[in-house]
Amino acid sequence: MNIKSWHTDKKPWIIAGPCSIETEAQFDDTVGQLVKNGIKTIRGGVWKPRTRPNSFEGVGEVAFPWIKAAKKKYNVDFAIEVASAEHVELALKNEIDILWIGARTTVNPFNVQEIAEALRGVKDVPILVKNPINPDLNLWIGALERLHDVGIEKIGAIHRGFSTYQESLYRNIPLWQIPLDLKSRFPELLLINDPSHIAGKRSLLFEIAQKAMNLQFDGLIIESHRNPDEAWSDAAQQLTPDALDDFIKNLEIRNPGFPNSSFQNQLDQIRDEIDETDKELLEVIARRFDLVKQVGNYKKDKNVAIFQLERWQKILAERPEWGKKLNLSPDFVKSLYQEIHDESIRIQTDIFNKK
Ligand SMILES: C=C(O[C@@H]1C=C(C(=O)O)C=C[C@H]1O)C(=O)O
Repeated sequence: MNIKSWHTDKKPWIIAGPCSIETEAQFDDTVGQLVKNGIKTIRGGVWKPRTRPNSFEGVGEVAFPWIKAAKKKYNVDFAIEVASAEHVELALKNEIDILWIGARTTVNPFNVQEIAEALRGVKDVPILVKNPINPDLNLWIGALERLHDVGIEKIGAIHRGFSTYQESLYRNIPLWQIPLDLKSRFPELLLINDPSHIAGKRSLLFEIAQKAMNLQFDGLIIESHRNPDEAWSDAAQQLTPDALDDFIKNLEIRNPGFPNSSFQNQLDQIRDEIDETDKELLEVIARRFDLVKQVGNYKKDKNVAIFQLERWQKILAERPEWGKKLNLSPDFVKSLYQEIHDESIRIQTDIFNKK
């Protein structure tokens, strides 16, 4: 898949608007305030996929005349979520400028293919694909490919975090490595962060958005409502248009490149040192595994079990403490040794399996 960059406006691209379009007045008022603060692309939910039945599922098609009126009055682009071919047809008929596919749709290749077919031959309507709810990079790429394969050129990705059953600080855990892996596979792919759905609450929004800026995301899609506490969906995570304006003004936008050659030289020097350190690190790790092999051969001779609980518990208790004295985070040291131990078991299993 050869994805080209297409969005050339100033970064970050901010897409803001209410989670759901509720009434004509709520929508017009919210858009008016956002536009006054310089927002040029508005989002708004027409159909809302909800986890449980009997929640507010969007006003549906009655929103289109309100959107049309707001677009004309405020001269803005408008983005909505589509989840079926029928949604796409209605969106195109009603001159919606930008579409996105939600996380619950991205997981289903049948749905994505249906949406892609409905968009075949449409050249000028960008489509953004939210990550699937489960942390599966290939599923995300697959959805982008299905859209690319029908000839859509303006494609982007939205990182909205991943569902988890465990208690978490976030509504959806960010797993930043996944969007970064996507970006390394497709460097020109437009990548937008959705702090609202990762955070699930206002207090976390800023640090998530700032992190996205630190990681060179191209834009943010943020929920904003004229009166968040009264919102019919996602009340806890929306910002008023004025709060959003402050929020954006406080974001530090990072430079993608380096300011000058002396900065580059300094960085190169440190990176050379990192390269040398990594060589030493790998030599030390290889030495450890040579010792693990010796232990494996002894065990095989005497038919002793590979996994040794007591020894492993001692390592797991001691190493994070050793690390602490070197200012290493105990959690990091613990997960490092879990990886190392897995590899030790694999190496010794190989030894046992050899005839
Ligand atoms: C190397 C050994 O085998 C296994 C691997 C260990 C390790 O990598 O340190 C520790 C305990 C064992 O589960 C050993 O028994 O010492």
